[in-house]
Amino acid sequence: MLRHFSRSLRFQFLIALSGVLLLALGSLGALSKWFIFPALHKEEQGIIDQELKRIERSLVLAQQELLVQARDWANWDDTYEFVQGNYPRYADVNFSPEMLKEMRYQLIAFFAADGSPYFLSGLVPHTGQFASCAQPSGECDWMAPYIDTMQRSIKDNPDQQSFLVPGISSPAMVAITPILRTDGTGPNVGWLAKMRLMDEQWIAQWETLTGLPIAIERLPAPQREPSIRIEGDTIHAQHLLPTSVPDMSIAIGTQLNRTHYLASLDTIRYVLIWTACLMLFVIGFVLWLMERIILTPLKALSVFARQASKQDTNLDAQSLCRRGDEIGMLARSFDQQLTRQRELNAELLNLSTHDALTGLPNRRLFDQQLKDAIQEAVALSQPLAVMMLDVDHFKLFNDHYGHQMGDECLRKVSRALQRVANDHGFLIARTGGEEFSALLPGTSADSARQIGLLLHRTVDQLKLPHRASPVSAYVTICVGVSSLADSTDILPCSLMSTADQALYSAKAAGRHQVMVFTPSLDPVHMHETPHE
Ligand SMILES: Nc1nc2c(ncn2[C@@H]2O[C@H](COP(=O)(O)OP(=O)(O)OP(=O)(O)O)[C@@H](O)[C@H]2O)c(=O)[nH]1
Repeated sequence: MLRHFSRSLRFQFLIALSGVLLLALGSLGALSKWFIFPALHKEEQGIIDQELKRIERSLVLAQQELLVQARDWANWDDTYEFVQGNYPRYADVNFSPEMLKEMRYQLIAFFAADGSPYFLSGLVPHTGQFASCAQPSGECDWMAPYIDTMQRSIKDNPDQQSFLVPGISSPAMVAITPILRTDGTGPNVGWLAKMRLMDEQWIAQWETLTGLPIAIERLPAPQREPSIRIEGDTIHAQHLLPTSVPDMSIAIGTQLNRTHYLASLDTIRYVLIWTACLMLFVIGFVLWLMERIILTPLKALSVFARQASKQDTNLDAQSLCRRGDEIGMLARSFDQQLTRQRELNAELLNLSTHDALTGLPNRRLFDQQLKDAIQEAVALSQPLAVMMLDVDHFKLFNDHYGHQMGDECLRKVSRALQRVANDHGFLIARTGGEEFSALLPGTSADSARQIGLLLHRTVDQLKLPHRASPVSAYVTICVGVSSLADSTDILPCSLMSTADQALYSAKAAGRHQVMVFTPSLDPVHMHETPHE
């Protein structure tokens, strides 16, 4: 059963389509893993990278703004005069704690032409107290590291510049520019540096400007690539910026909600699952269609062929033959072949059981039916009679009229005998050259004798001329009748032998008569008066 199934078309279709399904699902999975999900991830990284660059650009703008503010002061005749000692009231007039707070300056430093500090003013970190000094000492000693950094920067690059410093309480940005006259002419008489704290207040302003959450921290690390960290629905990204201190960096970080990425991921997963379900459905549907359109009709065709090979005559091939498709064509041609085969079989059967000259059943058929009839008569305790008939002096007929006329005579006698057999429902067969046998189921010896007389008369009535016959001027027959009841046993040959004995007696008695076999009597006494 299992072996049969594994060789069936149904199984092969199932395996092939399952293979296609697995291949397609695998391709979908591979496509998602190696192309779709990485592309989504790359897109997310691109977005966070852009946002970081936006934050950096706004920081550069803030540094440029501070540089412009520094240059505004540095390119001013009052400042020019102040650093040369020609404007002593400059500091009193221009510096106040309010101005520094408002402008969010941590420190403003003036340097002489040789780079030494000239005037320093700022707000003490943590306390916010206003302090002004000529040197970074005393109440201005907190300024010392910044002043150092600024002096180094002036030395390295005497033109204007801006940079970041790690700061004390929080990181800061610095802008340094040479001091020139208001019209921009020199010579350079010193430098002006402004330092602005990037404290919480400034960061809040920065966040408002960029629309992004921003975090700043000082890290003892060299500059490196942006780092990205994912925590649940949030992605954290950080970019390190160099400061004036070589082993210190300022990390600018922001975070993004991953809702867009996760929603895209969900959508793609949803699409993939539905695509897989759809493929599953399509393949199931294709299998169902194959089952319905191809396999079921094929199975019906194979059942049809199997039954046909068993000669089943109750075949209903109509529904198959009515189909307009290839299976219908196949069924129709098969049906035609089957019909032709049946006709040939019937023809063969007829040829093998009937006599070619007269069309009467032959000895083979007679013997078969005799055997069955005896069995049935014995089983049902019913009478059964047989007859043997012979054309009288047929050799003389042939000799006189020729063989062809003899054939014609046999045909006419046969037709007459068959008519009587049809009317009385018994079998008449040609069992020899001019010899016939009759099988009469359910017929007693007496009834059989009556039928024998009828046959006898029927041949007489044909009035077929037989000039050579010493019995009559016409063709006549002899009939020997026997019944199962009078037979020595129930063997067919025994029964036919008794009929043959009766026929022999009829011939011996002068032919042209009917003789019934009687066991107790001598063949001579079986004589029946001939009928003219
Ligand atoms: N024309 C023709 N003759 C046949 C056919 N079959 C047998 N015969 C002839 O029938 C004749 C039978 O001859 P016999 O057996 O001597 O019998 P009979 O001449 O009829 O003599 P009785 O039966 O004793 O009356 C033979 O001459 C056969 O050749 C046939 O099919 N056609």
